[in-house]
Amino acid sequence: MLWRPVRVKLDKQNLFVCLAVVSLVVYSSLFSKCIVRRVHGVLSLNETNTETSISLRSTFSEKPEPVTEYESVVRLIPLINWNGLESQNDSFKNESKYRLLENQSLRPSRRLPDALVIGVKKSGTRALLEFLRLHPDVRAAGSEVHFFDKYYHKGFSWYRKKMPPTLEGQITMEKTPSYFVTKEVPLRVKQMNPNTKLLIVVRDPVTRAISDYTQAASKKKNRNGMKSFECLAFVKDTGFSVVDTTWGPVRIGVYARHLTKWLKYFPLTHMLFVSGERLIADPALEMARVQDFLGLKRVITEKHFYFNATKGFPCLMKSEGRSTPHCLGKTKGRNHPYIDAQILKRLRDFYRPFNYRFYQMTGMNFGWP
Ligand SMILES: Nc1ncnc2c1ncn2[C@@H]1O[C@H](COP(=O)(O)OS(=O)(=O)O)[C@@H](OP(=O)(O)O)[C@H]1O
Repeated sequence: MLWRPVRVKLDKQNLFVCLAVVSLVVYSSLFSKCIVRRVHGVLSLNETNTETSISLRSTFSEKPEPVTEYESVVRLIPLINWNGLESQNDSFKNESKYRLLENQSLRPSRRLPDALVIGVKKSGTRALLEFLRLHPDVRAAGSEVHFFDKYYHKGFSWYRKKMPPTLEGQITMEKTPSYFVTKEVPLRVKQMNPNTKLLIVVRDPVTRAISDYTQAASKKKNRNGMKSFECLAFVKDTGFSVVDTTWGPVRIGVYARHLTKWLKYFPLTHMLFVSGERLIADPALEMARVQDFLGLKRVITEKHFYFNATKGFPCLMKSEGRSTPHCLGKTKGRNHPYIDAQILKRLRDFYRPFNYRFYQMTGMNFGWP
């Protein structure tokens, strides 16, 4: 096929079309150049900031124009700087601090106890707990919880709610003296935590029995209707010779028997036996032993106690709840009824072998008469 020259007739109409096409080509070339320069200018403002600018820039080989020559129509938003945002936004800052504390367990929470004062009733358990509360690393439930003997059916979440809020590192405690003599309790405590530390305050079982009786009598509306201590402590019609071991105040004092049940579930190393007599005669010394056993710094010292001659007991200079000197309540340190010396002797004879057995088991001689 041969190419033949095309003759175009250059009339008026064709000339007009030609001029229009030429002007259109020139105009569009100028316009696109301007667009390229604008975009290039904007991107070169941020060329060090974004990867996008670098990659786009590489597609434009033209020399960058001075920054001032073009007014940017595109606003670049900086990448979010978390530190910067924190310093501008207080609520965010507080929230993040809160989360930090929470993560570090610095928020108090209720936990199951690490240590229990399990007994023995009327031996000085309240004094021990109140003295322990002087320590900043100890938090204890105020009243007796009776979880393991009375309210076990309520479950551990109920028990946990009864505990005071504690910080990580603080010891959570409670005291319920009846735990020591309730046969189901040792296994239940072990099931909660086999490493639970057990504190047992013991006192001469004869004085303890009289104290127990005194408390029961104080609760009776009609005290005259209450039998005497002697009548209750001995089997009827035996001439005060056979001790009634079924009577609670006597039975509780056979410490060796109760301890045998605990030793089936806990080793002696998990137990500390506190002398009720020494807790009165030298509270600071006894509290040093207690703090050592719990792995606490010895914070509770002589400075915390003074002897109140009227009360006849050591009292506290200040405590968790009170900043002035005070003693334990009226229900602690009651006057005991007079008991005939022969009765006391008979009871002491009864307890002696059990006491010796208890000394052997614990490795401590409490020196009871
Ligand atoms: N500092 C101090 N102040 C007052 N009382 C003291 C103190 N230290 C030990 N005790 C003796 O604690 C005995 C009461 O023991 P408990 O607290 O274990 O009793 S209870 O089981 O909680 O009811 C209580 O017994 P009673 O004297 O028979 O009332 C006290 O002898």
